[in-house]
Amino acid sequence: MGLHYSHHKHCLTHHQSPININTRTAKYNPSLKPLKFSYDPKTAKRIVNVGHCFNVEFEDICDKSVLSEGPLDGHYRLCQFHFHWGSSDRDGSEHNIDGHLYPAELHIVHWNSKKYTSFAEAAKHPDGVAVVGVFLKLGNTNPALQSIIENLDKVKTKGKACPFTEFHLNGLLPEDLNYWTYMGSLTTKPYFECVTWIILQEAITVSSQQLEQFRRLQCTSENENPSFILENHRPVQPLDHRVVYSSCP
Ligand SMILES: C[C@@H](CNC(=O)c1ccc(S(N)(=O)=O)cc1)Cn1ccc2ccccc21
Ligand SMILES: [Zn+2]
Repeated sequence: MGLHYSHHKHCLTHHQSPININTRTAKYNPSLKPLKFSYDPKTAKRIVNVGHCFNVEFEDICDKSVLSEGPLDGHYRLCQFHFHWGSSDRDGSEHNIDGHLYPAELHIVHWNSKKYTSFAEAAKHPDGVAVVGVFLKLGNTNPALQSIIENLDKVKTKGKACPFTEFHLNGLLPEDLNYWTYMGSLTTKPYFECVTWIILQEAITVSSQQLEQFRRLQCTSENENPSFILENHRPVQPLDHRVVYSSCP
């Protein structure tokens, strides 16, 4: 159900994602540490068309690629990354910044391997999952995306997968690693409230032509009439009594 009972108000509140981040009311939290990314390029495994998007999956049988520090207690194991985009370059990101939408958003998904033994188990706990969100802004072709995009024709229809090994995920991170963080949920069904969201304040670039390639993916399987994943971003959800913290003043 994902309902939390907040005693002082005798009401049930949701902690859903995405949200609009109001940069003026975000609270600087000096106890937030810098993020520590320790990714091994050899843990990249395959690209899968999951119907509403494509996942770049990583081997997560041991702690070879982990995220630690930042707002997190312990270490969270990398399991996949994916993107959200819109039917045009005017929208596409899931989180908004002061009401501003970006044309796409990267989600790097990790699960708490210190306390849990799989993503599916971790997804049932409020401290189970950590997702790093990176905004994509329109600009020059992003070379780090090319190796992914040139494989998309191999996973055109729902359920298709192709091998994808040796990927340098650091190439998709901006220089500045300052972030906002808040407690929320998965943004697709079953919307489990298990995510520590870590939204980077600096965007990376993507070209219009690269976004066009995303929209050529099909949400239908190969023996169905083709329809395309033109957009896959969830509308923003109420913040309720949650506070968004910032790693910098
Ligand atoms: C968690 C689901 C699968 N969903 C995800 O893995 C997932 C990951 C990240 C995001 S996002 N966009 O927030 O980064 C969204 C979804 C599987 N699953 C496991 C148990 C389970 C039970 C019912 C239905 C599906 C179930
Ligand atoms: Zn996502």
